[in-house]
Order: sequence, then structure tokens, then C-alpha cells
Amino acid sequence: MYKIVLMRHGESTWNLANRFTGWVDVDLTEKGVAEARQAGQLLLQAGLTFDLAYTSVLKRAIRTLWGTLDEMDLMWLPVKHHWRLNERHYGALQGLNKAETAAKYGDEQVMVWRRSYDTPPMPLEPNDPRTSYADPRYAGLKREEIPLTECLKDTVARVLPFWNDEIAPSIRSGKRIIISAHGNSLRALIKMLDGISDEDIVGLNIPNGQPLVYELDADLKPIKSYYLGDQAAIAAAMNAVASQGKAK
Ligand SMILES: O=C(O)[C@@H](CO)OP(=O)(O)O
Repeated sequence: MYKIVLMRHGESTWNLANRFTGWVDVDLTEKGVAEARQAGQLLLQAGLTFDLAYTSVLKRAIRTLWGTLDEMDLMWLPVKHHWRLNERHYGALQGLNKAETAAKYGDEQVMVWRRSYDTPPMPLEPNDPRTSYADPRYAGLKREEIPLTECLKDTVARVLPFWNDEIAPSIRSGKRIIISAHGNSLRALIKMLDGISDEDIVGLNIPNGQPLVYELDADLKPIKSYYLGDQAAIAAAMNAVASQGKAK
């Protein structure tokens, strides 16, 4: 049996401001930093430790990992950063307030943009200065690999190769791993791990900064999964994420 830990980053400045974030590289709030440390405490209490960590190339996930590993006295741990673990690209919605967008376009339309499996938000124009084309962290990518928008299906398509080629072989080799990533890149992974349908994935929301343990069998199929920590607070946090796209 293998045990892995998935964790969404702690609260970011744009989570607090309720803005669509995607590939914009915003930092954690003080609360987010505290959540990262609290996650480290929970992992210690659960008797978990790691040999290797994975994260995205976005600082909210990286700094969360730092806080958690620092709390566990594991700052020496090897860390692999990869753009394939980035948040889903939110296209032209990036930067907009979610409730204001719902007031303008309706709660249902925002729900489709946020959670439908295969309807992406409006893309950025290729000549928009907000694209990631000139960002040095993506210099090794082909232009067509750099998204202008993504639906969850697109995110699944770019997360899974990294799982199959990098993460799964590490787990099979016996490495105990933690993945610090994002709401929608983790929804992509969880959809694959738990075999969740395109319809049911709409209802899955991931709270900030809460370690999610997966126990996997020899074929890396989940035996069980559970959040560490206060279950009522976690359920409330998941509902709060679900409600972020409502006008009121
Ligand atoms: O804005 C985003 O990038 C994500 C995660 O914060 O939001 P949502 O939950 O609306 O997909």
C-alpha cells in the first residue's frame, strides 16, 4: 500500500479578493501562510513523512509547500516543480471578481465557466500582454503548450502525462510523496484517481491548505482517501469554495 498527500495551496491574495486566478502568480495571504504551517503540523501528528515533493511553478503552491515542509523540518527535501501542475488557465476571466462576474453574466454561466468539464472560458487574445508567452518560466515550452484558456478537460490532458511519466513511477519506486498544487489541477488528478465522471466532477471543490491523504494499492488505485484535520471546518471550506461564483 502506498500513501500520498495532495494539498491545495493556502489562501492566496486573489482567493481573499475572490478573483479568478488561473496562471496569474499571486502570493499567499498571512492566513494562507498559517494554513501551510498548520498542514505541516497535521501531517506530523498523522505520522507522515516524505522523500520527494511535487509542486507547480506558481508561488502560492511553492510557498505553501515551503511552510509545510519547514514545519516538518523537511526543507532539505528534493522538490520537483512543473508547469503541468499549474492551476487551470482561466482565460479572459483571470483577474475578474467572481461575484461581480456572476452579477453580470448570471450564476449559471459562471458555474459553467468554473466547473463544467469541457466548456472553457473566453480565451485571451494571442497578442494580449497577459499571455504567458514571454514568461521565462515557460521558455522551454512549445507555443501551443502555453494555454490561452482551459476547461478542466484540457487541464486533465496536461496533468496526466506528468502523473504517468513522473509521479506514478516515483510512487512505485517506494518514494513517499506530497503534491502541493491548485484547486483545479488537483480536481484533474482526483478525477483520474477516483474515476469520477464528467458530470460528477462538477460538484467537487477543494479547500485551501488541507492535506488530503490517498492510500493506493499496488496498481495505484485508491483504497481510501481522507482529509486530515477538523472535518466540519473542511466541509464548510468546501462549501465556501462552491459559493464563490455566486452573485450574492
Ligand atoms: O481562480 C482560480 O484559479 C480557481 C482557484 O482559486 O478558482 P475556481 O475555484 O473558481 O476554479
